[in-house]
Amino acid sequence: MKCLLVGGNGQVGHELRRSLAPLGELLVTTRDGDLGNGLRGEALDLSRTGDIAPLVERVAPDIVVNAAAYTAVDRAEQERELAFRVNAEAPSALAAACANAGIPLVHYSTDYVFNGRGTRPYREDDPTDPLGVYGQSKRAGEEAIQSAGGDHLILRTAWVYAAHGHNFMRTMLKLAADRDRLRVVDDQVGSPTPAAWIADATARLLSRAAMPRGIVHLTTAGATSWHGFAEAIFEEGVRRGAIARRPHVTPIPTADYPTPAARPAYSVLDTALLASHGIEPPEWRAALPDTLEQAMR
Ligand SMILES: NC(=O)C1=CN([C@@H]2O[C@H](COP(=O)(O)OP(=O)(O)OC[C@H]3O[C@@H](n4cnc5c(N)ncnc54)[C@H](OP(=O)(O)O)[C@@H]3O)[C@@H](O)[C@H]2O)C=CC1
Ligand SMILES: Cc1cn([C@H]2C[C@H](O)[C@@H](COP(=O)(O)OP(=O)(O)O[C@H]3O[C@@H](C)C(=O)[C@@H](O)[C@H]3O)O2)c(=O)[nH]c1=O
Ligand SMILES: [Mg+2]
Repeated sequence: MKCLLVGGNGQVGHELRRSLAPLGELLVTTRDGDLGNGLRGEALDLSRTGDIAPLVERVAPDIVVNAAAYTAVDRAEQERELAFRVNAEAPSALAAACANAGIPLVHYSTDYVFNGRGTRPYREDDPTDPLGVYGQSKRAGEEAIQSAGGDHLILRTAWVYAAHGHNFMRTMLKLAADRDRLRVVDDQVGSPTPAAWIADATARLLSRAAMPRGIVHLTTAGATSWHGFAEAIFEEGVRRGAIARRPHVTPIPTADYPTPAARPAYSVLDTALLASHGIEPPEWRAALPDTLEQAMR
C-alpha cells in the first residue's frame, strides 16, 4: 500500500509517520517539505488549494491521510478566512482528488463541532453546532468531504496532546517550572487523547480488510475537566521527575478565564462505534504516563 500522509510535522502527523510506516510505502508532506533531521518529504502548503490535485496525481497513492489543520482555536476568531481555507477548502480539494483517483481519504475532526450543551456522550450522528470559527471550519471540512462523493473515514478526536508540538500537557509542564499557583477551568469536560494512540488506532483501522467508512469517534475513555487534566499532569509529572514540585491549581469557571473563542462545556464523544470496529480506548488517565515519559526523553 502506498500512503500519502499530508501534514507530517503536527502532533498526530508526527506519530503517523511512525505508525503508518509498516503498512507499506509512505510519502509525507509538510508545509515546506522539511521533515527534520535532514529528511526531505514533499512540500504542500494547504492554503494553496490549487497545488493539491496535481500532487495527488503525481504521487498516485493508494490512500491519503490528512493530519494537517489550522488548530489555533483563539487565533481562528481573527483569521477566519485562513482557518476555512486550511480546514475546509483544502480537505474539499483533497477529497475531490481522492474521489477522482478512486482512493480513500482519511481525515481528522474535532469535538469542537458540538456546542457542548449535551448531557451524554456525543454520537457520530448527533447534530453539530460549533461555537467558534475553528469548530465551524472543521465542520465545513467534514461536510465538504462527505459531499465529494468519494470513499472516506473522518476520525473525530479531542484534547490531543503529545511529547512534541503545542498542547495543554506541555503548556502545563512549562508553567509548573515557573509558577507556584495556576488557575484552570473546571467546567469544560472532555477526554484528553494522546497523539501516539490516535496514530496507532488509525494504523489498525487502515490495516483492516474492510476499513470503516464515514465518521467515527476516536478518543480515550472517561472524561475530566481541564483542571482535572492539569492535576493529573502534575501528579504524574512529579512522580516521574518531569517537574520538581506540584503547583497549586485553583479550579475556576470559564467565565473567569476569558478567551476569544467560546469552547464547548461538555464535549465527551461516544466511542461505541469505534469499539464495534475492535478498538477499545484506554482510560484517559491510564494513557497519560506514556506520553509524559516520552516528553522527558
Ligand atoms: N490539537 C487538538 O487538540 C485536536 C486536534 N484535532 C484534529 O486532529 C488533527 C491533527 O491535529 P494536531 O496534530 O493536534 O495538529 P497540530 O496543530 O499539531 O499540527 C497541524 C499541522 O498542520 C500543519 N499546517 C497548518 N496549516 C498548514 C498549511 N497551510 N499548509 C501545510 N500544513 C499546514 C501545521 O504545519 P506548521 O507546523 O508548519 O504550522 C502542523 O504541522 C487536525 O485535523 C485537528 O483539527 C481534533 C481534536 C483535538
Ligand atoms: C493555559 C491555561 C488554559 N486554561 C483553559 C483555557 C481553555 O478553556 C482550556 C484549554 O486550553 P487550550 O487553549 O490549551 O486548549 P484548546 O486549544 O481549546 O484545545 C482544543 O484544541 C483544538 C485544536 C481541538 O480540536 C480541541 O479538541 C481542543 O483540544 O484551558 C486555563 O484555564 N488556565 C490556563 O492556565
Ligand atoms: Mg490551543
